[in-house]
Amino acid sequence: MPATQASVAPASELEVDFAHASTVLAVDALSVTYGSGESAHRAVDSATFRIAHGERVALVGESGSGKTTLALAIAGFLLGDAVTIDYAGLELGGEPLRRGSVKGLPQKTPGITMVFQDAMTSLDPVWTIGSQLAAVLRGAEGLRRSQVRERSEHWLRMVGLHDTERVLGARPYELSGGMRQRAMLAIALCSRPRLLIADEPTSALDASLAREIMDLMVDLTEDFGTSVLVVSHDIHLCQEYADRILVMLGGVIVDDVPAAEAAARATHPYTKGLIECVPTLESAGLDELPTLAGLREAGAW
Ligand SMILES: Nc1ncnc2c1ncn2[C@@H]1O[C@H](COP(=O)(O)OP(=O)(O)OP(=O)(O)O)[C@@H](O)[C@H]1O
Repeated sequence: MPATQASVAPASELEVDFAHASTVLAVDALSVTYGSGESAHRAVDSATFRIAHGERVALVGESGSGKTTLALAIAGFLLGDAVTIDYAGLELGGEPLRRGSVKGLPQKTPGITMVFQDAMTSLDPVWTIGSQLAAVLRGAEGLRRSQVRERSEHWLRMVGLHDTERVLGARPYELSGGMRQRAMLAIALCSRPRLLIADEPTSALDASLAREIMDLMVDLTEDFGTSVLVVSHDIHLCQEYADRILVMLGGVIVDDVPAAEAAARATHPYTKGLIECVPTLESAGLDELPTLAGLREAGAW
C-alpha cells in the first residue's frame, strides 16, 4: 500500500491501550561499556523499558547520548572483546535474548530487524535489490525459486516502488536515496519481524521525503502489528509519529513519556529543554530561540 499523508492518524488520535497489550521487548537494567580499565566508557547505564505489541517507541537525545549503542545492543550487533553488555533481563516475546562479548560476525536475531540512516551502509553494494530481497524471502518464507519473483514484486509495490522490473535489477547506488530507503524497508519488513529497530531512518533525506518514509513505516508496521523502536535526535518528528518517547542523556534514560503529551508529562528538565528548543510559530516572535547549550549552561539540569 503506497503511503499517503492522509492515511496516517497522528499519534494523539490513536486509541490503542498499549499498557494492556502484550509485551514484545522487555529490557531490564541493560548497560554497555566500551573498552576496559582506565579507558572504560559506560555508554548506556542501566536502561529499563518495555515495548508493547504494535507500539512505536522513540529513543531521543543529543549526539553521543547512547541511543545507537542501546539499539545495537538490543539488535545483537555489538560484538567483540572491546564491548561489555550487562543486563538483568532482555526478552523478545517472552524469550530470553543472549547478548555479551561474543566474537565473530553479528548473528541475525529472529524477530528483530534493523534499518539505518543511510541504506548504502546496510545494503550490499554488489548485489541487486532483487537478490537481497530474495535472500531474505527464501529464508523467511521458504519460497521456491518460482515464487520468489512474485513475492519480491509484491513487497516492492508495498513500499511504493512500482517500477519493479528496474528496481529488482538495480544495485543500491543506481537508485535515489528515497528509493533506497523504501527498498531497505521492504527487505527489513518482508521477514515480518516482531520488532523493527530504525536508527535515524530519515535523517539523510530532505524534510518531505523524510515524512513520506515515516508515513510508510507507520502504515506498514501498523498493518503487520510490528513494534518499532526508532532512534532519532528529532523530538518534534517523534512527538508526531511515536506512541511513547524515551529520552536519553549521558547514557541514562531520564524520561519515558507518552508522545502526544510529552510537553505536559516530561519530568526531567532536559526533556523540557529538548521540546523548548524546537522552533514553533509561537517562538518565531522571540528575539532568540533557547538552545540546549544555553539551558545547560544556565544549570537547567
Ligand atoms: N565503538 C565504540 N567504541 C568506543 N566508544 C564508542 C563506540 N561507539 C560509540 N562510542 C561512544 O559511546 C557514546 C554513545 O555513542 P552513541 O553513538 O551510542 O550515541 P548516539 O546518541 O547514538 O549518538 P549519535 O546520535 O551521534 O549517533 C559516545 O560517547 C561515543 O563516543
